[in-house]
Amino acid sequence: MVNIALFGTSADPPTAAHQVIINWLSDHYDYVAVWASDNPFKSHQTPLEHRSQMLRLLIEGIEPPRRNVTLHQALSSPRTLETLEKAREHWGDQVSFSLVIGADLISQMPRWYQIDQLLKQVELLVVPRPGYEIDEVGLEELRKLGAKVAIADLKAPAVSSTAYRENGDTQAVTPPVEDYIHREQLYTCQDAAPRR
Ligand SMILES: Nc1ncnc2c1ncn2[C@@H]1O[C@H](COP(=O)(O)OP(=O)(O)OP(=O)(O)O)[C@@H](O)[C@H]1O
Ligand SMILES: O=C(O)c1ccc[n+]([C@@H]2O[C@H](COP(=O)([O-])O)[C@@H](O)[C@H]2O)c1
Repeated sequence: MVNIALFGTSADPPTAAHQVIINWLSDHYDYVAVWASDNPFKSHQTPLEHRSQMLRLLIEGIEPPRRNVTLHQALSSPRTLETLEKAREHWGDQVSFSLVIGADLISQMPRWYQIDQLLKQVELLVVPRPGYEIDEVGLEELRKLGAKVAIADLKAPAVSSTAYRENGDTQAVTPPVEDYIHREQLYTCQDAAPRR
């Protein structure tokens, strides 16, 4: 059975942590599909097209290049169940899907669209996130909704898109993404991130 990791992100902007996660997934799965999406629980500062372009740059910046990682922007949907339907149309039924989330999303996930339908069709891979406990009560709730949970043996850096948007944390983004942000004059309405 081919194992496919599905990793969706708001990518507003995509961060060095997303890159570390993608690298790890590349080592542990046959294939890694990544996309930028809108999140129904958030407002986004940058149009989806820019977020998708930045995610492309993040993936292209991986050294050495990972042949099993692809930006599959066509999978994008605010509802991950719809993403999974598109993935099934693309890859068929003879593959297994692991849906990748950071530990911060454990408590939010029960509110996702038709979450029980989603969880019965994927394995859930939880990536530990600095500053967030692995919420065992939340995991139990997800298991009751049908989740099969695995925890990734991975330490992602303590960076976030919010830290870039709000504080211009340049450690949060990779140089090609930062260059794109400056070229396209993104994230300028609040305090612009200083150039490094
Ligand atoms: N540093 C990190 N460690 C572990 N998981 C992470 C980390 N950053 C993001 N993730 C996970 O990657 C996915 C996409 O994250 P997202 O694009 O929301 O980044 P974010 O930094 O949390 O964004 P924001 O600050 O805008 O909420 C989510 O499942 C999130 O939990
Ligand atoms: O399906 C849902 O209802 C749903 C609700 C919230 C978030 N998601 C997805 O979860 C992924 C991670 O979101 P984010 O904002 O934490 O990067 C992204 O692909 C979102 O589209 C999906």
